[in-house]
Amino acid sequence: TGSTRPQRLLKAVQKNATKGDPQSVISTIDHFCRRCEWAMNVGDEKGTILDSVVCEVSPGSTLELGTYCGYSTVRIARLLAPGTKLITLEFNPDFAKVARQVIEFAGLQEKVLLVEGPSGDIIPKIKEQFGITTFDLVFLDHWKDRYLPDTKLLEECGLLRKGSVLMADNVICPGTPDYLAYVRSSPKYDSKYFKSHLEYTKVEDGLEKSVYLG
Ligand SMILES: O=C(NC/C=C/[C@H]1O[C@@H](n2ccc(=O)cc2)[C@H](O)[C@@H]1O)c1cc([N+](=O)[O-])cc(O)c1O
Ligand SMILES: [Mg+2]
Repeated sequence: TGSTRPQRLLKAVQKNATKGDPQSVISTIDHFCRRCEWAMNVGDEKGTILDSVVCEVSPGSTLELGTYCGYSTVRIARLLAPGTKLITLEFNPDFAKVARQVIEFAGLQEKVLLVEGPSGDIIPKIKEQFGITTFDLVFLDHWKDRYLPDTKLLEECGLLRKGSVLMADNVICPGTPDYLAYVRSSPKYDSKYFKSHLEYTKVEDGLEKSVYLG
């Protein structure tokens, strides 16, 4: 049987990127997605916005919902201070298998904990299983109908603190209307839209940055 797109993306990284060099992994994936096969990575344009927020927050603890091939995992982890951790949740074992190899190729495996399974099941166990009190930064990029329920779950599980930052991908395309309405209307959040484009296209999309006010 043939290969999958994530497997072809991984091959491109192994062939063209430099081991231990996160920037070369990022550039290789962006080139592959522009020139060979589009893939649903946050991409270089929205990625630059994400980078600036990661640097601003300088998080001690980060949660990513939706690893896919590990592109944004590498983008975020390369900016994390020594001794800080990124927990990333992936549902699909085939994607997780590729992501682990991409993350390792970038040399970032020490900073990243990839947990396989559905976010709704894992989030309630995070405190006890991984010794996390609260997350300073959450990047939402998984199934768009899970953004809102998982945000409410993070609140209920006490995993957010005053000042925790949520960064949500795809709030315009494919769109997360219920999530957007919630963070923009709830007194518990201070929300701001960063206009951009859907990865590797001219279609409008953007990131929503929402600060939890407690
Ligand atoms: O659909 C999109 N993303 C869904 C991502 C889902 C990822 O999250 C994982 N997950 C992890 C944990 C879970 O609990 C559930 C899923 C899934 O196994 C998958 O790896 C999308 C689509 C477009 N697009 O242009 O169509 C553009 C984008 O940037 C997108 O992010
Ligand atoms: Mg996305």
